[in-house]
Amino acid sequence: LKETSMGQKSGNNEIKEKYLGIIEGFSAIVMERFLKPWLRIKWIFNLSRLGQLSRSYAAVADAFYYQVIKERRELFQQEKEKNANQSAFEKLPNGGLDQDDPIDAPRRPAFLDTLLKTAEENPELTDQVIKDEVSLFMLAGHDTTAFTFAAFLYLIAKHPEHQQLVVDELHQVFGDSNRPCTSNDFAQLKYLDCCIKETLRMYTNTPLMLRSIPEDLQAGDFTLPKGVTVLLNVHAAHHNPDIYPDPESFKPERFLPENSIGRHPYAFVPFSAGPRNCIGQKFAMYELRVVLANLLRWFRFSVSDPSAPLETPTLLIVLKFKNGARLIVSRRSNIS
Ligand code: HEM
Repeated sequence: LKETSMGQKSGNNEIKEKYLGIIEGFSAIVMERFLKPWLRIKWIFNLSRLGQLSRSYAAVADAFYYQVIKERRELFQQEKEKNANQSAFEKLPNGGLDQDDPIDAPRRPAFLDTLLKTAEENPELTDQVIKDEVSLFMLAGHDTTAFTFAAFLYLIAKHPEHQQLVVDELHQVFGDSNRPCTSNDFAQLKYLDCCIKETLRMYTNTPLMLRSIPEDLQAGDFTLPKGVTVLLNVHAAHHNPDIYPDPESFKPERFLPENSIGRHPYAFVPFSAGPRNCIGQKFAMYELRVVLANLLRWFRFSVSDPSAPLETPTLLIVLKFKNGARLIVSRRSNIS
C-alpha cells in the first residue's frame, strides 16, 4: 500500500498493518463460507462468530477507505483553490504519480480523483459508492499483482537458465544504459513476456471463478439449468496436458508466437474473459513488465535449493505463498 492507484499515499503504518490483517481475515472468512455451505445462509452466517467477525472487519476497513477518500478530497479542494483559474483535475500532483516515476505515459489523474471529480456533478455518486469502488480496486489490484511478482521471481530463481535468457534480452535492449524501462521497450521484451505469461499459467492467482447462468445452457452433453451458479476451474484449464504438455514444468517458450499457433484464445485466461474480465489487466501487465525488467537488470534472484519441489500456494480467494517465497537476492555487477 505504498501508493495506491487512488493516488493517495497512506502514511499511517499502524492503520495499514491493521488493514492488511483485515484483508487476510476477510479472505479466510470467504473461504470458510465457501467450504461450509450452511454459512452461506445469510441469517445463520449473521448469527455466527464469523458473521460477527466479518462485521467488525468491515467497520475497520470502511474507516480506512473513508479516510483515504477524505484525505484525497481535501487535497483536491486545496489544489482547486490554488489553481482557481485552471482545472483542479489537471493540476493534481502529477495525477497521482511520483515526479521521478519512470513511466513515460502521459500523466493521467488517479482513479480516485476521477471519481471525486465526477461526484461533484453527480450526487448519486455518494461517498458510499466511491468507497465501494475504492475497496474493489484495492482488493482486486493488490494481492493479485503482489502474488504474481512473488511467483515470477520465485520461478525465475528456480530456473536460472530462463533468468539468463531474460537478462540477455534486457541487455540487448538496454545495453549498459541506466535509462528506465518504458512502454516503448515492451515490443522487444518478448521473452520477459513469455515468462510472465508462464507464471500466470502455472500460478493462476484467481484459479476459481463463479458465474450464474441466466438461462439454460448446453455444455457438451450436459444442460446446465437456468439459475445455477457454476464454478470455473481456470487452474485446471491452465494445467490441461492436451493444451500445455508437461503442465507442471516452467516452459516460457510455450508462449512464443510460433508455439501458440492454433491454441484456443480461451485456453489462457488469467484475467478472465468476456464483459466481466479484469478491468486492470493492461495496467497489471504494464506494471509487471516495467518492474520486473528493472529488477532483473540490477539483481540476480536465486534459491538455496533449486531441486526442492515447487512451493504450493494456499487459496485465500486469490493464491498466496503461506510463508512467502524465500529468495536470495544479489546485485549484478553489470548486465552479462
Ligand atoms: C496479475 C494481476 C491481476 C490478475 C491476475 C487479475 C485477475 C482478475 C480476474 C481473473 C478477474 C475476474 C474475476 C471474475 O471474473 O470473477 C478480475 C477482476 C477485476 N480486476 Fe483484476 N487482476 C489483476 C490485477 C488487477 C489490477 C492491478 C486491478 C486494478 C487496478 C484489477 C482490478 C479488477 C477489478 C476492478 C475487477 C472486477 C471487474 C468486474 O467485476 O467487472 N485487477 N481480475
